[in-house]
Amino acid sequence: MRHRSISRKLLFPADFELPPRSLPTGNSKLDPETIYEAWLASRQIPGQKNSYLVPGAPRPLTLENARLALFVTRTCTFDFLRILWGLNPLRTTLMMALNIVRSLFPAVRGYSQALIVDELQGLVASDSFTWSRLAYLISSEVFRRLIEGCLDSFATSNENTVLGSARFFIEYKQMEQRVRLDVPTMADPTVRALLQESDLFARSFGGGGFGMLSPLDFIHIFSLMTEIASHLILIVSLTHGPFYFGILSLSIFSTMLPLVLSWFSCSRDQTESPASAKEARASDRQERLRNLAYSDIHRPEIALFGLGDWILKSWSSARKVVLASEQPSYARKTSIIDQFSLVELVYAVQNLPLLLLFQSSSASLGSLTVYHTSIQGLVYAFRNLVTTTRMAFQGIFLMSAFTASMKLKPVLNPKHEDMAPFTPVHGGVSISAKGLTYTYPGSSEPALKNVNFSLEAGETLAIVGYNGSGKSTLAKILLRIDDYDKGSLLVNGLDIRRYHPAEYHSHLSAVFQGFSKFSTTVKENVGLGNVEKIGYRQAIETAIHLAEADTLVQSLPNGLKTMLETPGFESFSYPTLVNNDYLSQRHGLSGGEWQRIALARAFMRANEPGVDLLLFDEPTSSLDAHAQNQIFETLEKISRTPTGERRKTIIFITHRLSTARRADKVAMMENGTISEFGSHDELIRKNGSYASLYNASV
Ligand SMILES: Nc1ncnc2c1ncn2[C@@H]1O[C@H](COP(=O)(O)OP(=O)(O)OP(=O)(O)O)[C@@H](O)[C@H]1O
Repeated sequence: MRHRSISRKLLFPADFELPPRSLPTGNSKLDPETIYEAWLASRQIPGQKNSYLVPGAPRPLTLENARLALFVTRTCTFDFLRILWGLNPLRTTLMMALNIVRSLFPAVRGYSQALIVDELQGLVASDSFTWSRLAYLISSEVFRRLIEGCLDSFATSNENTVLGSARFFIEYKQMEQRVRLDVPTMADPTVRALLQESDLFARSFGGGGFGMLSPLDFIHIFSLMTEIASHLILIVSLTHGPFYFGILSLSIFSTMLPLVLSWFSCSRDQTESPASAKEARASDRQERLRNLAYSDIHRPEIALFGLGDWILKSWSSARKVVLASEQPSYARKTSIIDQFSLVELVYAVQNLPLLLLFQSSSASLGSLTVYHTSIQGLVYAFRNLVTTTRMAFQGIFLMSAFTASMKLKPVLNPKHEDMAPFTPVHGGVSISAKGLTYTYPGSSEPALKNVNFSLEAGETLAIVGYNGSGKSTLAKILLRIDDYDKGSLLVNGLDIRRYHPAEYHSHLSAVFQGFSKFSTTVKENVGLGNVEKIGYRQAIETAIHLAEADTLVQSLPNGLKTMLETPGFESFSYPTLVNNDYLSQRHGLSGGEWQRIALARAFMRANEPGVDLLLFDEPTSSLDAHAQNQIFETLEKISRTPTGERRKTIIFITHRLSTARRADKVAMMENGTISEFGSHDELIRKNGSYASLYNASV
């Protein structure tokens, strides 16, 4: 695919290193070595150690940040623009050329209008006026406007096409990276901030969302400079000699004055606005509260606990802090009278050179018109240039976030030289855990402490224990969804860290405690367990049958095609022009019914020959006793060959201890560790924690 091959060159360089999680100490703010370091340094709040701007906050215009912007520009901007150019070379070149041509329009417009004014002046001043000449000038002006209009609309549609392909490319890369990154990588707050800014960068392609600059507007900076040059040429051609030179200097001074004034007010504003930690906290809080108010998943509890007023009150106080910080400094510090007199002063100074020029006898009305329009055009173009450059300044840091995020490597991926292929062993997978310890990021207490156990290939293990004892955490580590901090974990005799997670995952199937409820059809909810077979009705029906969900699916209004209703964010939506009522009508399911769908999804893959480990976290917690027994019978059946030989290892977590006795081994978990390990009978004989839990449950 074209996008892929082009992007690999720049965005996934050979070393593909995971950036450091925090900035090394020292002068790295001024001497970043990587784009990631430059991005992180630009977020540092001046004068506040280890405090960072919230994602998306504008960077203050400081000397350090200007140097960082320069570093980013040098390191990746031109490569980045070259990649975008590579997506659509002809149209991008055309876009650049048209932008330059368009930048000449205002000067040509002024000149053409001046010719007409001169002709009209001739009409007023003398009798020898020729109507044909005026008609010629007016028709060429109409023609010029026509050409201008056509070029404008062509340039706009061409630019939209270029932006469209650039946007697709960026969004594609974002999506690609999002689906690659694993749970531990995403748990890092700095990584999340990086991805948030990278998202803003992608959105900026959609016409400057959040007031951000599209990176292709770097071209606009160039065309604005051309426009300024064309105005200057016209102005200079009208002003010769020392007298005119004085007028010209005054013109340039008066042009620059408002910009200098606004620049000062803006830089003062910028150094003040985003910096305070209080504002950063308020901004974060208002976003959280907004999400709380918008989210369907929290709606029942908001109603139940009457949280509406509290949310509104808390949001409005945080929002007020943010809005106050966003106010431009002149609005906070300068009175209306000050602003009014400033504007008046600027206009007065701008009119001065015009009056002086008018005094000179040689100036025609037309040249005065050109002069006046060019001066105004110059002011306008300068203003645009300043705004565009300031936006580009922010855009550069968002681009650095995008480029740095593309270099993120999933934490769980092994180094190339350490990677080992998954070698299947007869009967399932063997597992040996020694001293496994794990603490969740941000937690002070470890969730797993010194976990030891081993399991032969083809054995069945039941993990039981009290709430919060670490069962699901251990499951996530065994499934290589999460990593551990200390200890060792061997699967088929090899360190689990040496397997590529994607390859390892292809040899197992699982049901998670908090399984996903996708807002799509039953068919897809089940088929997603084995996407290669999502189009095979037979495979889906078999999985549904194994999960004891046939009756449920038959009872649904559109069978497999029934759209399921889910609260939450994991929704798929397939926009369609065809108004299929059954697609828009969604059907809710009970907790137990959803569990059957999740089991069917796991069975889509569990039955495959290459799948050696099945790990089910509380698979039957919401099922009735009959269905629960059926599910365990099915598990037993698919874990054996027709001749009764074991072929898959099964681990299940359960609070129903009657099911635990089905397993070959039982692991009793307490306070993050396995306190007892053995067969059901052994543990009952031991008369320890498992025995008392078992006796209490039967
Ligand atoms: N994402 C997380 N971040 C921080 N701490 C977590 C996270 N998930 C779980 N924990 C903590 O880790 C500990 C173990 O949780 P875990 O979910 O593994 O327990 P469990 O034995 O499966 O509990 P239950 O029987 O209620 O499902 C608990 O103290 C829990 O609060």
